[in-house]
Amino acid sequence: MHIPQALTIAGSDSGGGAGIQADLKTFQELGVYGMSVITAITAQNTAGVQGVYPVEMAGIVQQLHSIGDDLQPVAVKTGMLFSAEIIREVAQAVQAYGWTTLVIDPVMVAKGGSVLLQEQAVQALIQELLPLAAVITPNVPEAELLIGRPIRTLAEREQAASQLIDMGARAVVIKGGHDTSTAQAIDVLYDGRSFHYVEGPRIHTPHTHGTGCTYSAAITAELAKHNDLLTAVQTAKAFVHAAIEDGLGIGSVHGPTNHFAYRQRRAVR
Ligand SMILES: Nc1ncnc2c1ncn2[C@@H]1O[C@H](COP(=O)(O)OP(=O)(O)OP(=O)(O)O)[C@@H](O)[C@H]1O
Ligand SMILES: Cc1ncc(COP(=O)(O)O)c(N)n1
Repeated sequence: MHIPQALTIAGSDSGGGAGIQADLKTFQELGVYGMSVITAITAQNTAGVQGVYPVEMAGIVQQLHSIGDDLQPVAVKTGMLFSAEIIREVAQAVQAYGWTTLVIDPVMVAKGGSVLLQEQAVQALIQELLPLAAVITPNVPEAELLIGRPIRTLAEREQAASQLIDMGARAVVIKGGHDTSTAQAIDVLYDGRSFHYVEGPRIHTPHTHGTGCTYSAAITAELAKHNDLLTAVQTAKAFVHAAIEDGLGIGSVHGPTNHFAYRQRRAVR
């Protein structure tokens, strides 16, 4: 039996809605064997982040080698990387082990405002990791930080995507979750040749903790199955839409999404 395999390099969310936990749940739901390199432990719940504890560098480097020396993930994603030092080690491993199907979710701040990437690490992300991306998936505030100017309209989002390609990414998805001015949540995909708008109705709910992690993990899982990028993004959009729509009602503030929903919906069809 051949099972598609994927790796996530990200932070742990003790509350289980974002980070490594969201990634592994998403891989599993999409029929992909998941592996992980944990960069940081966060003490976190639906009310916010209570603490961030980076894993010591030797532990991160060893996790990368333990996987790279033995296992062969077809697709790899990065989430919370926290520091320039961690970014550098991850970039080295990605090159050394030939992890070319690399999905970068440039996680910077949690929805509650806690810093998940140090300010001084943004340049390392741009210079060392971004050029290795098969696809990078910033939300609008993250894309603004990466290109260094504001993005207000869809046309400006297209220009930003084009600039991120010039900066070295092979493809870009700028996500529309944060742009509440439109009734549709529109994600702009650009592969350097054509633009695709991957969209779905905006769901009015405060329970969107971990949507970005879940979405980029679903893209990674679909790429691990050797789907093309547009198909992978479309499936990921359907996965995250179902996950938001069928929220679990867990926790007291910004609840997690429902990672079961996509598979359950397909099972009853
Ligand atoms: N309220 C919503 N209704 C429908 N789709 C949404 C909603 N919020 C986000 N999405 C979708 O979820 C996916 C993730 O987008 P989002 O902009 O939330 O990422 P993000 O800000 O990086 O997430 P996170 O805050 O978890 O890091 C995208 O496909 C986006 O269109
Ligand atoms: C470990 C970790 N990684 C990523 C996020 C971003 O998710 P969100 O913006 O939904 O809080 C998070 N909160 N925690």
